[in-house]
Amino acid sequence: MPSPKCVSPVPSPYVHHTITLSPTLPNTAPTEIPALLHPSMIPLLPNPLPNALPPPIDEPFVVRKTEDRGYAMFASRPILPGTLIKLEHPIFILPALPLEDSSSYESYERLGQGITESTYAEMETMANCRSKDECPSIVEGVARTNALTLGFHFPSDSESDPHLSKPHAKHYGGVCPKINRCNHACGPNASYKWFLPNLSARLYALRSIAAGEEITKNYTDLLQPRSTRLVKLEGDYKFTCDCKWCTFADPEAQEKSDAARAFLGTYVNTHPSYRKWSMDLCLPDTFVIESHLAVIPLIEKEGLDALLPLFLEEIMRCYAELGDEDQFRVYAERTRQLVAVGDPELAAELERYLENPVGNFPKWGARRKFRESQAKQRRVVEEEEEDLFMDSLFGPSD
Ligand SMILES: C[S@@+](CC[C@H](N)C(=O)[O-])C[C@H]1O[C@@H](n2cnc3c(N)ncnc32)[C@H](O)[C@@H]1O
Repeated sequence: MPSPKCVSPVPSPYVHHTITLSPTLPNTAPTEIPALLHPSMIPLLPNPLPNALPPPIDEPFVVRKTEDRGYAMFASRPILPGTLIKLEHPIFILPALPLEDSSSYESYERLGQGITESTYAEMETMANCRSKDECPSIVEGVARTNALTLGFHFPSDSESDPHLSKPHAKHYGGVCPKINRCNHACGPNASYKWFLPNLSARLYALRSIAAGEEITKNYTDLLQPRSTRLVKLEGDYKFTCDCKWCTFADPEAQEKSDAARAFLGTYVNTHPSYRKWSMDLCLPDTFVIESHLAVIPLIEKEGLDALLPLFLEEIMRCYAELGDEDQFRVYAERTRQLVAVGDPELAAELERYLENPVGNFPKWGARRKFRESQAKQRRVVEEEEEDLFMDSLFGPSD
């Protein structure tokens, strides 16, 4: 969570607040998360929040020091696409906007004082790419290098608040000592999602990850060309990305990768959609399916697997309307697996469809039925035309 550069610092309306999560196991202490929040948020947070997380067991990763990129997260066994890798509460939460007042150093430090000694010691080992001049407090430096952006929902009347109407004022960051060990790659194999009801971040696999492989996530807009990505990563995180999508030996290969990403950026916004196809019976039956199937290899080549569920889901819905149960099951199952952690509501919907596609998918086979009735009508018209023609040759039959 780099500090937003387009916004000048604002007077700080923030207050310290401890978010308490009730324990799931008996006789254990509640989890306390120190936070710096806008006062209007506090009444919106249930306190204590339910469901602190159970202690982690048998996690599929290890964190270890590397030679050239600090600590990193590695798979300790093969990880399947869509699998949950780590579920974690933030150790503290702070606003994306920098604090302006003269006591900002103390405000950040106070967040550090609200965590346990062992958590503080772990936090001190996390990357801090900010100089003392930029961020005099280690808490702020670690947060600006690591925090995962968190968007809270504010009440609609918050728009009239002069602070909350500023850009980025509704954004916060949460520091997660394990998930934050993921280094960046321009074709990452993992992603994360906040789950606000119990204030946890979930890291999950975007594709298969082999045992020993580094687990990476994305720190910047991956649809931008390499040169833009490098400048942004250097500016915000002070490193030069040397992932395979930034270090092609052949300049032509680099150009192709940049062009592929630009194309995918346009495709995401302008692709032929299932919704339009579903309502436009003049479009060929395989219009969306063929278009998406042509793009998927490019997505995979660029390592942009986070885009896959969008297109796999649309292909699945097309096959459902075409009444092709075998193909429907292939794409529904693949999508369900990929979104299990990132979009559990969609995963549950797909599970219901998979239990009984014909009964549970609302427009099951609709396009196929329409095509069949079209063909039947065409046959009737052809038969009538044939009869008229025969009548014209031999006179009407009785
Ligand atoms: C969120 S932290 C990642 C974990 C960090 N390596 C650590 O030791 O805690 C971000 C910092 O990790 C390093 N980093 C992340 N991705 C990198 C990469 N692809 N190459 C080199 N350094 C990287 C940079 O120093 C960056 O500021």
